[in-house]
Amino acid sequence: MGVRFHKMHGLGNDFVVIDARVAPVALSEPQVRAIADRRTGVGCDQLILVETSTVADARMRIFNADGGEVGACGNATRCVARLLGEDVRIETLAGILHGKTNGTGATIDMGQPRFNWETIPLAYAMDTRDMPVGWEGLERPTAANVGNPHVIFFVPDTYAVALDAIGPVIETDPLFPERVNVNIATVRTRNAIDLRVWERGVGLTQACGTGACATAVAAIRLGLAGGPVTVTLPGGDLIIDWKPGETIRMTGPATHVYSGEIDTGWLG
Ligand SMILES: N[C@@H](CCC[C@H](N)C(=O)O)C(=O)O
Repeated sequence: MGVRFHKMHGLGNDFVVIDARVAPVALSEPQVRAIADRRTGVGCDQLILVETSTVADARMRIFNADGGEVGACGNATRCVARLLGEDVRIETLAGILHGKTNGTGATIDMGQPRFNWETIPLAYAMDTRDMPVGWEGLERPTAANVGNPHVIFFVPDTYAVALDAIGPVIETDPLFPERVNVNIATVRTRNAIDLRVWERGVGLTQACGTGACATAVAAIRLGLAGGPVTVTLPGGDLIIDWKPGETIRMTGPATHVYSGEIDTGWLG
């Protein structure tokens, strides 16, 4: 008997989803890393455990490819909503999220963004609208927490930034005690943003749902955009709708690729 899983993705941000509602599954950090390994495992950006919940239809736990458990994953929440049904409530470390599926994807209410420096969190007090910090030409970012921490740089051309080099430096800077997801964004019009993301615990990904949410709300907060905003990532488009004081609504695809079984002998 192996551990049954679903390989899913949202715009190329890919997941191993394990439904542990009937038979509980406990995985150590090294086991998550082994499953996420793209050469010797199944391969994924995040491993998702779906468990029973006493307060929602199911509980979703999110593990980055480095094995660390985190609070939110927008793309995976759409995938889990598609697995669970048409109208679902999903418990996460960041709260209960409400999802509604459509033909090929889902709309998720991602809750309210937080902007106080303590809630990002940052190591010390500063204005999170216009942060007086910089790294090698990337300066004065803005920050938001949408269930997980994000720093956002608005630049003239996202594709001109060497994000693979600067991403890990910013992710692990002591300014971010819980590390951070790094977003490099270009506002094309008030309703269209190009975005690339260096994800905490993973690296460059094809798409990041919470990165799209954090970037769109940051742009709206700064007066650079107005909702709904189409956020174009390397893997495709997400629609983010938000008004100050309200919750964030994220709409996009969720794809089931195949189901399989992990050999428990291999897992150890
Ligand atoms: N890919 C996700 C975000 C996953 C978690 C993130 N890397 C973190 O460490 O907070 C998304 O679609 O939101």
